[in-house]
Amino acid sequence: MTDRLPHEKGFHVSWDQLHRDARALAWRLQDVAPAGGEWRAVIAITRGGMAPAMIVARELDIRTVDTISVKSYNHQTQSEAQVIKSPDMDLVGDGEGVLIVDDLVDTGRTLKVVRERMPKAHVATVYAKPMGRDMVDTFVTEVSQDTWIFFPWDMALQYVEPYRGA
Ligand SMILES: O=P(O)(O)OC[C@H]1O[C@H](OP(=O)(O)OP(=O)(O)O)[C@H](O)[C@@H]1O
Ligand SMILES: O=c1[nH]c(=O)c2nc[nH]c2[nH]1
Ligand SMILES: [Mg+2]
Repeated sequence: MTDRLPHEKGFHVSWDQLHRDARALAWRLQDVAPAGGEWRAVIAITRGGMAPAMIVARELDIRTVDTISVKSYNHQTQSEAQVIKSPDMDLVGDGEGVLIVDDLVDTGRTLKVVRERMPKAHVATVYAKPMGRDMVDTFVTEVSQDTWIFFPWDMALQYVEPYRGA
């Protein structure tokens, strides 16, 4: 991690906030469920999509959960998106009736790779930045492009000096 981060702002998300936002995502997804009202499976984009996918699957009572592993960042530096592990494509098919879940969309490069493999799937993220927003069918909260989202699994509680000092 460099001393000066390339992003102007930080949006720090607690576990509690993530839980509430992922639940809000599930409630939105209920309104756009496929004909018949059931998603066939949830595909989590690892690793960041796993916690939101679990919460969504729990809320919508979806028991079939698989993963696709896409790596595109080393800390805050993006390289080319690579699929490291695919889901069971016999299960997924062209993605019809399948829900793909990730924690966020930023540039949209990760979702571009995923959508190419499952073109008919419904793509949902908890957070979205403007550059990648059109790659997502359903999301909860938008933040500006110059904001870095800090997730609870990347943070720890720590002491903070009082504002007026000692
Ligand atoms: O829209 P993009 O610009 O492609 O960025 C979004 C992706 O980047 C992060 O994943 P990352 O590749 O860092 O892996 P991780 O989920 O394992 O942390 C994040 O969880 C999204 O999956
Ligand atoms: O933790 C993260 N926060 C972000 O804002 C982001 N954008 C891409 N990848 C990201 N990972
Ligand atoms: Mg990710």
